[in-house]
Amino acid sequence: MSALPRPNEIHIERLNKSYAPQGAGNLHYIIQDVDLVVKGGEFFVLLGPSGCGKSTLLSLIAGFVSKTSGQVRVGENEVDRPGQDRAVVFQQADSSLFPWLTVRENVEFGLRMKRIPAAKRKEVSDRFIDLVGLRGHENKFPRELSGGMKQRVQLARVLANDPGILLMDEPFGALDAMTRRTMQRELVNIWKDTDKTVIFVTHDIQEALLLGGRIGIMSAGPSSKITHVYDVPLAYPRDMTAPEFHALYNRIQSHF
Ligand SMILES: Nc1ncnc2c1ncn2[C@@H]1O[C@H](COP(=O)(O)OP(=O)(O)OP(=O)(O)O)[C@@H](O)[C@H]1O
Repeated sequence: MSALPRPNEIHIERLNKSYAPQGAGNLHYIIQDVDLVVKGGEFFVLLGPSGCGKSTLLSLIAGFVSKTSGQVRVGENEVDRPGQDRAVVFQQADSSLFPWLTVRENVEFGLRMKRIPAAKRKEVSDRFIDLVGLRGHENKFPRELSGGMKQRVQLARVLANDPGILLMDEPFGALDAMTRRTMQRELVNIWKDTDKTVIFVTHDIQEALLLGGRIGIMSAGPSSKITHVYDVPLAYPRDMTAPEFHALYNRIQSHF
């Protein structure tokens, strides 16, 4: 008898997605026959060339777009819509933050929607504002923040809602190199502390190797699929100068 899946485990079987209308002849698949199991609490990186369908796959798991055929299950449930168990962090924080709310109000937004009492909201927002290093900036508005700070607010807001699964779509792609490194380090620390499942999309091999416990390689589209999955048996924080890091980098780069 097999054990029940953990609620933050993701099972994808023979997943196909076409944006062509159903019933149209010669279906043009963006992703085709994708199979993947991401265990509860795992940090999984999806790596692939631009336009191969990484965001599409993430959106299917998020429940933002509907599949053409196949299965996406989270825990025991088939995904057919967005849910509070899954949160998405986008590349551009601007499109997800409310410009008329302060940092604290943005972080507390989901808790307010859930009618969590003010004292509890403050306790939770304090914790995550601290965790992402924004203490002292609680009363600022998004327009008063740098790109990296806005990205931290987005992350704190998502974490305050305590989803079991974090879906991250090139969340650090628009940041300068130094801020990016800091955010990568913080994300690994948060992930270690919270036992969340993370699926992180990037087209940067170095970023994939700094973060992922496993790295799934997607082939170029159309009809993209996950062709290889690499284990990354390196301790955190990852040492970019280590020979093992270089060896894996070269193996992964050979796919592109
Ligand atoms: N709503 C849509 N309707 C039609 N085609 C779409 C739609 N969304 C995405 N596509 C197409 O699906 C393909 C995959 O796009 P997707 O954004 O998933 O790729 P990606 O790997 O995330 O790309 P990037 O790394 O550049 O962000 C592209 O060819 C894109 O044009």
